[in-house]
Amino acid sequence: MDFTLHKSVLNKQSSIQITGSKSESNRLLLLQALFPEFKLENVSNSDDSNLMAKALASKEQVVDIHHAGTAMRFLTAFFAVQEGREVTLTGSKRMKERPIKILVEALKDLGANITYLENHGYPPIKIKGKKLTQNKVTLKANVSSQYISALLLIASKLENGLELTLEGEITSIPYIKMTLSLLDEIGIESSFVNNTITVKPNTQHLLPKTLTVESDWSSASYYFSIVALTDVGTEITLTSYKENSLQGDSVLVDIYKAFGVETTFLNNSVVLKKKTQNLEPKSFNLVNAPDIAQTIAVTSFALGIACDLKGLHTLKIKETDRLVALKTEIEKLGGQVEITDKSLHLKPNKLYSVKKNSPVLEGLGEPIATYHDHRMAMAFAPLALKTGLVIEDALVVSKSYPTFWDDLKSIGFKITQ
Ligand SMILES: O=C(O)C1=C[C@@H](OP(=O)(O)O)[C@@H](O)[C@H](O)C1
Ligand SMILES: C=C(OP(=O)(O)O)C(=O)O
Repeated sequence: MDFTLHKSVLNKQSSIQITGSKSESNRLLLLQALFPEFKLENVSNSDDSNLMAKALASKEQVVDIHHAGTAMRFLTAFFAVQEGREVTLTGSKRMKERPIKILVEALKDLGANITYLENHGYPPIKIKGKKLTQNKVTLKANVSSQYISALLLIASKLENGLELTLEGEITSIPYIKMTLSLLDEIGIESSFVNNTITVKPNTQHLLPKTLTVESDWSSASYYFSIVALTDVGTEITLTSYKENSLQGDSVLVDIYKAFGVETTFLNNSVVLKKKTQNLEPKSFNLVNAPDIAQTIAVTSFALGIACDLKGLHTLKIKETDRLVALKTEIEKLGGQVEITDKSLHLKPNKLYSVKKNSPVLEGLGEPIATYHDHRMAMAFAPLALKTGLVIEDALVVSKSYPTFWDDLKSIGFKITQ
């Protein structure tokens, strides 16, 4: 379903409760399946986390994980250690194009029984769960950190724990550290020194505990963008957040300072306030926070400023090729974008300052395609503060943030179907 976003004016002050982090939830749901003594609060209501919970509880022979990449990778490791269980793990058309070989090979090195059912190196896969006998493995760390987190999540269940040696430049490191911190919170010991991660085997009963998931920082990014596009003085409060987050995307606080957005932590909330108008060109390396690349590119485009983004090599294998998708959709609106396999350069534009000759400001323009990618829909939405636009297949946001459109309406966005 396509949504029309009419040119909107944001309320001067508003507040929003954002659902739990999808990344933290998916890890904790898996850990809870391995160690049922834990209770969880503020679990993400995203499609991906719902699919994860359903898959973990499923007794079926075929588990379909749709578009949920993290769930696909984590469940591959989970089912590999479910002794006596046989499962086919499959997903959407796009999931069958998202590589999983590095993880599958590492699990096989540890003793797992996994076979590819269609294309070598890609889902769907058949997993015959068994006891893994080895405890040392080396894997490439520059393609996706999800492979590493998947192994770490099951590591304490292996007889002798796990020693992982990471080869090459390590990508998305905060997600690996998040996994280790959550293991630590439930009482599983680990260390991460240079390129070696060690996880101790779990030998005793863990203490029962309630773990509260922090709200999702990637979802918060769209509000940073919205505040950056408003007049000085506008304020949005988001809950529930903490200053020492496990989520790497909390780097938004520093990044959006450069766009004139000030963030204040207050009890369990963050208050975002537009302080100054900063129209200097921007440059960021997002190797540690790939999921906010689309948000930042669109903020810069809407402000008409140049932006250089580096460290984007993982974007090509996400829900869609996000580099190509960003270029195509920004250029549809009249912007100019250059991309390589790991970077994006947005040229400054005058679309939003010079009204005449602006294809965007004269009407709704061509619809923005979303390519089954929730972050395409959400990243382009803040543009409605500058111009009307149509977003195709807008319900795609439910992959990570099902109430996104209702929340935007509550802060002043005018949206019709
Ligand atoms: O472990 C996780 O929860 C995630 C890791 C990142 O993936 P990569 O390591 O593939 O960049 C990120 O993009 C994804 O949305 C969530
Ligand atoms: C890349 C993402 O998710 P996944 O890899 O889990 O599909 C995302 O949410 O931006």
